Amino acid sequence: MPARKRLVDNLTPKVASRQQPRRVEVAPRRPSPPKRQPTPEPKFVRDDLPHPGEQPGTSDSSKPSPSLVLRRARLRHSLEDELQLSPKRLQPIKDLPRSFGPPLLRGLVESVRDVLGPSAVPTPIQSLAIKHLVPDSKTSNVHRSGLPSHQRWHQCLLASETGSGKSFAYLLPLLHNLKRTEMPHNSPHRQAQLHSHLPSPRGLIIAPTHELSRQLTSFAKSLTHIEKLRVRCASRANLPNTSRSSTASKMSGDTTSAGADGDASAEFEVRPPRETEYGRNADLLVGTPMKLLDMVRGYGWDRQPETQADPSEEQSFFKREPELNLEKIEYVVVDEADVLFDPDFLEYTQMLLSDISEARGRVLPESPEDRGVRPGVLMYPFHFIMTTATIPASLASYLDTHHPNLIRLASPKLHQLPSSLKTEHVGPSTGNRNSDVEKRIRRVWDEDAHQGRSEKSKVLVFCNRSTKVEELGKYLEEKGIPNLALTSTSEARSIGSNRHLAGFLKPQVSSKKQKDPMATSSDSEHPVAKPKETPNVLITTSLLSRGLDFSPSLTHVFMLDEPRNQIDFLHRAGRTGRAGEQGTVVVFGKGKMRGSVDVERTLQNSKRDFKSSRGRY
Ligand SMILES: Nc1ncnc2c1ncn2[C@@H]1O[C@H](COP(=O)(O)OP(=O)(O)OP(=O)(O)O)[C@@H](O)[C@H]1O
Repeated sequence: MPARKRLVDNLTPKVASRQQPRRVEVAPRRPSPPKRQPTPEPKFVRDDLPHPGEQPGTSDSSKPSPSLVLRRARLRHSLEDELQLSPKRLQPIKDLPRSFGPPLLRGLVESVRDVLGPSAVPTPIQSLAIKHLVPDSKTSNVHRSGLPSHQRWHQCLLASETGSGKSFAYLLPLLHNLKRTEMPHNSPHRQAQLHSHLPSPRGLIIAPTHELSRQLTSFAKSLTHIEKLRVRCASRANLPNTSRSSTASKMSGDTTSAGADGDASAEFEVRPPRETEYGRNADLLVGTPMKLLDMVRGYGWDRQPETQADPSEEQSFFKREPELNLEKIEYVVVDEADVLFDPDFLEYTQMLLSDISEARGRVLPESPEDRGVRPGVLMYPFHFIMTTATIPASLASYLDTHHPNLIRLASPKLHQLPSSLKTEHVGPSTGNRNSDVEKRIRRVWDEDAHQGRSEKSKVLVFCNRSTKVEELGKYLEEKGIPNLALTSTSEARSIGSNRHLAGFLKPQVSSKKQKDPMATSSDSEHPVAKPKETPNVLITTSLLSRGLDFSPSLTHVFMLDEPRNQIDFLHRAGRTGRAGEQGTVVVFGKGKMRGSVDVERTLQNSKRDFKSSRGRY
């Protein structure tokens, strides 16, 4: 029996997983969170949606201009709000960059062209981010250092539809700013940082899943071959290949098989493969909030004692020393902000942000500097960027309360399906949905053959429950359709890399990849399995619906169960039709989403919005 209970879902804070036979309470530096209760199936997609008839953006999308907007608008109503522009607050955007170039650093420009192709141009959200987050060369941190917090540190929301390039939209300014303000290599400060006992990154990216953390790490690495920065993922992919000693394994509470339970702790340490001059340090670290909290506070910080007997022994057994220093953090990105500020994650996301603030000398929320500021308003002592493809009511209200002066960079296509997506609704036919799915998959492949494609298209099937994932996986297997059925507890997820998704995720290719002295065995470097070795059907839950960049060969997303709501629908659908590629979304079922959102109407509205906004960029 594994030493630790399995995570209900990797998207669930590990509250549910930390149950061991013998535990010790280790006082966190900050007040303890409420006693953790087992968390039910995560519902980071919420039912707080606009009225089905109120499709976002229809009024504004008919206006010819401006095509892009920078707003400091109040958030009023769930999905609808971001597109309801107040004329007073609307600021037309002029002089947006139309190509990747200065003021971005030359090396970054070269890298982005290398990854995206020489003729790539910024997507709208990238243009906005470059214009507003990349300072011109005259502005420097030196000038800003004397400013009060609210002027010195930016808070920004990047919001645009799925597959529109938000990752590069924040990575380019982030890497540019990190590189531009890097200390000279031979300076004493830099040397001290390189050889410091604890990693002390200057940038942190927080993402809801390990899979997304790893993919973002690989995105960032692909941009740092010329402008060199050390990018690391708080993931076991960074561990040396040698297996951990049994003592270390016991200390962490996980064994080799415990790693298979999907528990975040199995990927805890950030260690380089060798002790180079770069040591254990990183300029930019990527991870989930729970993993990062473990590193900051020391693994085991949140354990509750079961017995009072011999606490010192327990402590040495379960509690580790902190492995991360937050003092140098200047940039924090919260990717998939609507998930990470959803009630399921909020406590841990906030806790991490508070820890960073405290490490930087500012205890939140009642810093002396905050006197006179509206209660609840949070002013962090670092640049704070949030990204999202959907703004549910919970996030809207959170931003209104805590970040009223946030700069919002948003696309008017927010909350719409990508324009390259076709949609289809398959009502019940045989009474057996598994059989309906099988038939539809075969149709996809028949069409491939008809069009002379040598390789079969890949199909991603979303189910609402893990049991359904397993059931459908078995059914298709019996019908001769090999597939990867992946739930939060699947053993395939334990390997500490994204290899289990090889062939499905888009590989990050860089033609000019140089020999990188900081290279690790990250998933980006794992060879992608050949198509014949890889199943063409992936079956999963909402676990993989967020942020992941799937291969263009994944042309179809099936929703076996009707999505819980429009947000769920948009994120699941958005795994195909990315970056202008063609994609098809097929929704199976009776036609009502949970919360009585009508599937047909959602599909129709999504199309209508697409048509009315076509050509606006
Ligand atoms: N300027 C560009 N031109 C062409 N392709 C691009 C450009 N920028 C990004 N891409 C590609 O678009 C794809 C989607 O990018 P990314 O994953 O950042 O989207 P996203 O907006 O974060 O999506 P999601 O909301 O689903 O997380 C990636 O494969 C990326 O390489």
